[in-house]
Amino acid sequence: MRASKPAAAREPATQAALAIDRLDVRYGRARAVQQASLLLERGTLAIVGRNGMGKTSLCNAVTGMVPSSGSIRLFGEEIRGLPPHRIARRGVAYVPQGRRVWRSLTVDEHLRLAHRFRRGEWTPDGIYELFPRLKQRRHNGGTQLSGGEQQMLAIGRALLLDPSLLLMDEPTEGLAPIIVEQLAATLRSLAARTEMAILLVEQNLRFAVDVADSVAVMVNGCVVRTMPAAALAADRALQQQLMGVHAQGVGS
Ligand SMILES: Nc1ncnc2c1ncn2[C@@H]1O[C@H](COP(=O)(O)OP(=O)(O)OP(=O)(O)O)[C@@H](O)[C@H]1O
Repeated sequence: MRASKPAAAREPATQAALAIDRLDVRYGRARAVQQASLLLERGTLAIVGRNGMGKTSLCNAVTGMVPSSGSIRLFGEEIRGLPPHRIARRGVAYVPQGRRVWRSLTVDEHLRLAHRFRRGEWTPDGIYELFPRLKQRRHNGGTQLSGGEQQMLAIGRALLLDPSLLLMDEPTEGLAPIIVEQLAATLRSLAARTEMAILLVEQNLRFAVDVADSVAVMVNGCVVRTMPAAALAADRALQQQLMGVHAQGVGS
């Protein structure tokens, strides 16, 4: 199991893990992200917002998977415009929406394959310690896993890259409430015991405020507001106003 984070430790402590400044993402003439600015010093930042507000596009810009303009700095260094493999090498790992595990590979093969790309302090055995359920399922194929197990595998695979920044796009999508609670506890514990920063895209407000230190709200491609997670958790009216979602409100 891993005790420290070399990728983050390489950088001056004063630099924010992620600083996004006036980011634009366009698909043809449509602007999915418009002049978005965000600061993630350390810890966990959740981006919340309804469908189609530009959250995934922002993540894809950070990982280099879509072209963008503006600035994206990782521990002070500009990464916007770099190809995805170079951004990954700088310590950015991504758990995409839908998890995307391989049908033909077992759990163990997934983890050992990821471990070949970057040998850091995380090992497949460390991942099994973090997610004992995966150890029980180590010889099962990716699609024989439940949604929660697939999510654990996608997170484990990302951790094996020893990221200094972990991006997660809607990790709770399709998961049972009990699994969502377990996932929240795991992410809180990861954030507490490592220096890895986490950028979480989430429509489940309860989960977002449970896991994150601060929350950014995206509306129509813009980051309209950033606040401490506790402030959003305490303000039901604000939740309704920002999200317009009753069912996933905190405390509902
Ligand atoms: N590849 C694409 N080509 C064209 N338009 C796209 C593409 N991907 C996203 N869009 C559009 O960009 C806007 C933002 O989409 P995006 O997926 O970033 O939002 P989101 O907040 O992540 O929503 P969701 O939660 O539904 O994934 C939407 O209007 C979407 O239709």
